[in-house]
Amino acid sequence: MAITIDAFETCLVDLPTIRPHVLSVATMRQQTMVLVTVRCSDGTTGVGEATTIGGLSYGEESPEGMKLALDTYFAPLVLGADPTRPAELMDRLNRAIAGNRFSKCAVETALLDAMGQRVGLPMSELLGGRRRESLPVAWTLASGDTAKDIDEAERMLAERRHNIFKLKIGKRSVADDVAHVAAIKRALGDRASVRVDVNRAWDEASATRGVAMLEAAGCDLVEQPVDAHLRGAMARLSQRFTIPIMADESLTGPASAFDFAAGAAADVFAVKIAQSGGPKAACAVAAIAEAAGVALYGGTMLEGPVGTAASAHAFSTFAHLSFQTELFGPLLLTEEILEEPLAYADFGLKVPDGPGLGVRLDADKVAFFRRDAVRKTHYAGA
Ligand SMILES: O=C(O)C[C@H]1C=CC(=O)O1
Ligand SMILES: [Mn+2]
Repeated sequence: MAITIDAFETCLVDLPTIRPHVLSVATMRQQTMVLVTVRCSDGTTGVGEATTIGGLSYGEESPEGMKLALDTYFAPLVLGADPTRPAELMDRLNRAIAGNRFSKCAVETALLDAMGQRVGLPMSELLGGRRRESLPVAWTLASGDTAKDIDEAERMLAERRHNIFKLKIGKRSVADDVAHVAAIKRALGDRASVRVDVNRAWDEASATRGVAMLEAAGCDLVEQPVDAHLRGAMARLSQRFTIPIMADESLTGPASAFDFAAGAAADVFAVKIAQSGGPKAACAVAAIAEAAGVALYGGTMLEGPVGTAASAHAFSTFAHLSFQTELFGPLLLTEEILEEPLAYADFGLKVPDGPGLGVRLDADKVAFFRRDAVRKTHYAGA
């Protein structure tokens, strides 16, 4: 008998962050995940996650907008469809719905999760096969305070959790930002890689000055120094400096990756499954980078554990991952919503090896933390 998708469910889950996370575009005190569940007539279930940063301050989709789009426009196309043909269903969604890459990512993740359960294989195997079991994971120092950031980095090094640190800059003057980076690099020395993410805050002139100063301070990588569409400026900075320039917000899927690769507009691509439009499109972005000799970095939209697991499966298939990953999203949250947490150890994240995503949501936790929950008491555990 034909298998069909019988239920398509979405919910918003709000979880506090362990400390304010200060970016040039927003200060996050909580993260909102959009969780998507597909239930199939053969008893398989898949989950996916659509997550952005700081409401509408980072991407064009907000959590509330994604839920509305998923419930109103995606659900009718997904319900009753054949879940054994995820690519065909994604084609149909792409024809009927423009944009909405983050929501499409959640749906594709859920379909691949269900498919993995059905055939008994991890998602990485459905994407061509993993090349590594563990991924090195950077941590973002973004408390907004230099001394606190150094303390946090020292703790991470002592716990062997992270030895790669990304600093969020772009909010203060170029000189103040570089002084902050230089102080952290001086404190950590060769024990850690120190990188920055400007989140598009600089114009080209500031970037030319800032990148030169960062290079002198011992910084290893500069992420998205200028606005996303400034391909020419990104190309000039990449050519001018030895320190690698990484594109993040500029990459919105394979077409932009091709454009940036053809224009030699970045030394490194930060690949994100949400920005790309799904795990498969993220693998296509990686393939374009590999063909063009562009280095790779596994990025995050600060997803919770579902999006992080999906990203880990995709990144585990990349031939090269020279600048490692930043799949630390779940560690920024105060609450665990999986039955079994993702495994972080020895500066890395273990790629889950169960079928599909290889993770299971804790239904009680999700029921408690979903935005539309009726809360009578604090969660006290099972
Ligand atoms: O890279 C970004 O722009 C977004 C995100 C990733 C890590 C982090 O702290 O923020
Ligand atoms: Mn970034």
